[in-house]
Amino acid sequence: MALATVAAALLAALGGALWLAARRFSGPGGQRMQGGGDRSLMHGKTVLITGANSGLGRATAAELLRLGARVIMGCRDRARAEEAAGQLRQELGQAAGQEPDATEGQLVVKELDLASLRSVRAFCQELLQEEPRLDVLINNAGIFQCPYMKTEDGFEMQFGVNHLGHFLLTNLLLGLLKSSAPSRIVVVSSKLYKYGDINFEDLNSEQSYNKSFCYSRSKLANILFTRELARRLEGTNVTVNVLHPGIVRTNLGRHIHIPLLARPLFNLVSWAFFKTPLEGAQTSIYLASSPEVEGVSGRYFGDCKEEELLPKAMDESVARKLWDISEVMVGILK
Ligand SMILES: NC(=O)c1ccc[n+]([C@@H]2O[C@H](COP(=O)([O-])OP(=O)(O)OC[C@H]3O[C@@H](n4cnc5c(N)ncnc54)[C@H](O)[C@@H]3O)[C@@H](O)[C@H]2O)c1
Repeated sequence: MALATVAAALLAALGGALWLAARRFSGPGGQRMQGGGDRSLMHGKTVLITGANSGLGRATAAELLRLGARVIMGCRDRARAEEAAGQLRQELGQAAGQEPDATEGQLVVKELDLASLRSVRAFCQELLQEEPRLDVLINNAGIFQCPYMKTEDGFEMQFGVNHLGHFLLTNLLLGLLKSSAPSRIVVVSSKLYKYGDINFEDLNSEQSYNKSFCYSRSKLANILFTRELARRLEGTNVTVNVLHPGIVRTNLGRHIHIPLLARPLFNLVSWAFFKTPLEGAQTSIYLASSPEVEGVSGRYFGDCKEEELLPKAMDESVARKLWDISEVMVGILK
């Protein structure tokens, strides 16, 4: 009897694993932007990607390089970024049948810590001195559900990195983006924005801290920022759109504790159901490069298609107020 139960359990587990494997290999995994892609689509274009050394940012960089773009990786950790850049050059060189050195100038690493306004300013100053043009800015870097921490300037970490750091970065690079127009800004948000609110009375979460709420709030801020910026950029030929990538197998969950015994199950589930970084990066790549979205601005996308937003993400008065307060917080109030 006991033997029969064990055998049944094993059979069920095996069946489950096979079903998951079948799903993984035939599953949707997110719409691919292109099969093969036009290798000259991004030729002559310079793209800046924040957090380009891992996960979605790295996959986005790899694909845009393949499409001919020159990519600047804005990364917090220079050593990790150089390591990722070395691998990307290797992959690019192999794909083009060249030595990695031949692709040296196509990929540039620059230090950028979005948790430090000083670092963002220094990064932009150097970039503005060195780069004659910027065709695409991809605000991709992010931090997810970390314990309560503050940035160098005293902001709650998730709001500080995901929203304020990118807010300052974008504002300081707007002149270059305008002079390079037609140009594009792509903002990576998350569907979890739905669970956030912009609580203006406690943006630094000093009264209470809930890591899930603060992540969602920062991702709602990304959307409100995009919509307000699109309004301000009307008539400039600079577009800005925001996206959610789906659930993707990356390092984003580094602050989430999964009990040791539950890890194999988590790994199996994520392997079966989560997108790969390349699948997850498709909407970023699409918004950065596709002729289909030329001139489209202020919209929200998932799986390379426009999606509807909840009313709270379209509230113009909240978006304006957030913009005004963000200007004061990062010190660019004119
Ligand atoms: N993975 C998912 O399921 C998922 C879902 C929805 C949204 N997103 C969003 O996608 C984006 C990319 O995340 P990912 O999943 O590739 O995770 P990831 O952790 O692999 O990549 C995040 C990148 O951001 C960088 N970063 C973090 N703090 C930084 C700082 N202070 N300064 C500069 N760079 C910093 C990291 O170094 C890393 O390169 C994030 O904005 C995230 O919120 C991811």
